[in-house]
Amino acid sequence: MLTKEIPVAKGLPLIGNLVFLSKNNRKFEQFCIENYRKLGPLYKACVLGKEFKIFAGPEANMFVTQQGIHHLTTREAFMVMEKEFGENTIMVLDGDSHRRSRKIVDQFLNAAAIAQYVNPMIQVTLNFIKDWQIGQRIELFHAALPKIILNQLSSALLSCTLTDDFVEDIYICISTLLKVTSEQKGESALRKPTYLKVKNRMLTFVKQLVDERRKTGQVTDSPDVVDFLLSVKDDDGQLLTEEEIFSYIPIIIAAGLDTVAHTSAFLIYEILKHPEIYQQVMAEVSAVFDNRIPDLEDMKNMKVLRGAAMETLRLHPVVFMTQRYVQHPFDYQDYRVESGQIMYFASGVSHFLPELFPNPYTFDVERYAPPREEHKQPGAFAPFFLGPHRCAGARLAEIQLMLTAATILYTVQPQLDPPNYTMKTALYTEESPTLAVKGNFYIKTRRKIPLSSLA
Ligand code: HEM
Repeated sequence: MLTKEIPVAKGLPLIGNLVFLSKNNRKFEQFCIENYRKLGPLYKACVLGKEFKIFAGPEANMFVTQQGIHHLTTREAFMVMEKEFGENTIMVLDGDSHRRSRKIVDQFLNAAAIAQYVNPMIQVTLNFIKDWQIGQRIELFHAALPKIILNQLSSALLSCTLTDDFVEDIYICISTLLKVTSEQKGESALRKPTYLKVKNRMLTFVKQLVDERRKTGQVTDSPDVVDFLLSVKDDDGQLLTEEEIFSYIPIIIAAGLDTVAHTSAFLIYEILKHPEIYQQVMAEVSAVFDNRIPDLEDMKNMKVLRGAAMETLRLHPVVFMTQRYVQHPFDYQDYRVESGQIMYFASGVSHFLPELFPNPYTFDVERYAPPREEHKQPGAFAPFFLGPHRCAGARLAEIQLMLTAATILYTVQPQLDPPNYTMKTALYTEESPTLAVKGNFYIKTRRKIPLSSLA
């Protein structure tokens, strides 16, 4: 018989576990990890009288993978996205319509497609680096990387260049949507002139891009995502509707921008902070770059860099928690979880458990290679979440992280500036949708490989 009450995390009178919503620090992650230890995978937090149910650790990750599809939905959890960007947005689809949408997305995010993106993405990165001078201080986190990643995505997937002010537009748009979704902001944020202006600019850009392409037809040697969306037919032989085409383009840019840009900054920081790993990565990267621009196979063979990227995704999960709607009730251990409520899945908790990742706060790039393969333990590694909505761009993201770090490290051999810099990170800052650096993150360039030698 399921009689047990779901335990409640200890908190202060009235404010309860206000840390749950606290900004500008990572106490929130610590809160989730500590309560997982004390109370088990399923517990409640309480903030100003409002209750939040949290499901954490490998148990929660396994539940999402194995049973989520029978009990959980995203539509009600991300209702705001649906209201703002339409009912075809992949994140709010469930069941058959979601499977259909994933089939479409997977065609431009599969391994063959990614192989085509590697060279243009490296070229975009080199194009940014070409203006950097030897000895120059470069702010990577806020200034350089978001622009580089935005243009990697727009250039390789959409064959267009976006102006730098799009970075700010997209950050405002996603931050507002995520904060309204997680109730950190009220729905009135969606009626603020700044938000409405950036949303309209994004939608206008998408419409112009698609209209223009209808007129010109394919503009590159091989079809890009826009060409694909204009020509793909579903199982019934139907072309996509205008609304469906429009729904895919913003999500590619929005889902891939801050996530990849921020994780790339964490990756470069971790490599520069660990001299022995830096030496190994440089040896691996130089072995290819000294001769040619790497392709997908070359990137996959960079084992130390790959280990560093995985370790960065584990230690700095930009999406530590997400939410789902309980559509059908379920039993977990001695507890019953009723339908009709939102649940928070703290998928990143497992990354910090020593029983899964020994010395969890140590940056250890060898965890992922045989025989250890710690990430393969059930429910252990979830930077891209799990289940049917697991990040559709995960494969691309891993390659983007590697190629961005490899190109910057090889070309300008940077050092941290100041050399003893220690990065501090914060969740839920005003301007950032995901885990962000507090203050600035500078590197200083130490050399410059002539771009002609990389042609
Ligand atoms: C380090 C980089 C990235 C991280 C950590 C990341 C993380 C995530 C996570 C956690 C989700 C699931 C959210 C949820 O269901 O609540 C997600 C979904 C998604 N991501 Fe990523 N992402 C990254 C990069 C990318 C890139 C580069 C793209 C595409 C260009 C992308 C496209 C998507 C899409 C389309 C979804 C929705 C999938 C669905 O609902 O079926 N992501 N991502």
